[in-house]
Amino acid sequence: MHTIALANQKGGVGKTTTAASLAIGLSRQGKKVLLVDADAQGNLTQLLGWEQPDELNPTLATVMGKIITDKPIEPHDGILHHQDGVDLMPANIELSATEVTLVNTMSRETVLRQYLSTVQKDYDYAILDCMPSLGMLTINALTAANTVIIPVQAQYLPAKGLEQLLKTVMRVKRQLNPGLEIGGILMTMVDSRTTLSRGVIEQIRVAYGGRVLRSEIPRSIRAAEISLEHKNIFEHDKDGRVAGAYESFTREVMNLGRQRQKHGPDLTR
Ligand SMILES: Nc1ncnc2c1ncn2[C@@H]1O[C@H](COP(=O)(O)OP(=O)(O)OP(=O)(O)O)[C@@H](O)[C@H]1O
Ligand SMILES: [Mg+2]
Repeated sequence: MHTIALANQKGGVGKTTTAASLAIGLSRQGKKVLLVDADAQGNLTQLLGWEQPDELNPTLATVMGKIITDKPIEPHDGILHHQDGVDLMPANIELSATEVTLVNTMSRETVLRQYLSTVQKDYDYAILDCMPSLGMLTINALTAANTVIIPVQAQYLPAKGLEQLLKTVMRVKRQLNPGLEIGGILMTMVDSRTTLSRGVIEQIRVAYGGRVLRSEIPRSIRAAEISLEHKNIFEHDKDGRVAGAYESFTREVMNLGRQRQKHGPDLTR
């Protein structure tokens, strides 16, 4: 199983939209995909149509809680099946309590990794949608991941935030997860008509060169609508620019996976 975390502590950069679209994109290529909502806001869970997750349905907080307290988890406990062919481990506000509990937990950085090891034989990919912070849950996601992809909004220069995130990624790689690789920076909400957008992309390409992915996600109301209307971008924007961009991004991600299998994790990056 190739585990990919979408992380950026800056809010509203397109992490959740990208997580859902990548997962559906991979599923359309015949891959088995588990989406993990690792954000107590539960935006990914809502985007996929579970506005009010059934209170009795276990969530990520439930299964992480069981691992923390050394209780057994049933295989597939809480996993929801979505009509677009992806599976989802949902989240709700309870996950913020889990984050607090983690601080005093033994092996606190590896709880999510332990959870994913119980389902890894059933999936080709796990896609982790991180919250906008560099707290314990994001550290858990980075510790569980093989690859981190960093969505960056093309309207703002991320300046210090991106440096801080890259430092955290390298620290996790050194101390907890040597196999972690930076899959790349994904430019989102690109408005190619504005010089602002192009300027930001150019500066990021100068600063981070080969780390910036070739695919760029255009800014479009179509993308914004999928979270409100629980739509799948490939159907909502059929033959459109956003669907095309997410399709090309999906292919780029599958190539990252192939390189990983061929050469093993690149420990120098
Ligand atoms: N390509 C796009 N064009 C226009 N709007 C977009 C695009 N991608 C996402 N959006 C919208 O921007 C907002 C933020 O996107 P999203 O929720 O995916 O970001 P996020 O990084 O997950 O946010 P948070 O940090 O709060 O978790 C949402 O309202 C979403 O619908
Ligand atoms: Mg989000």
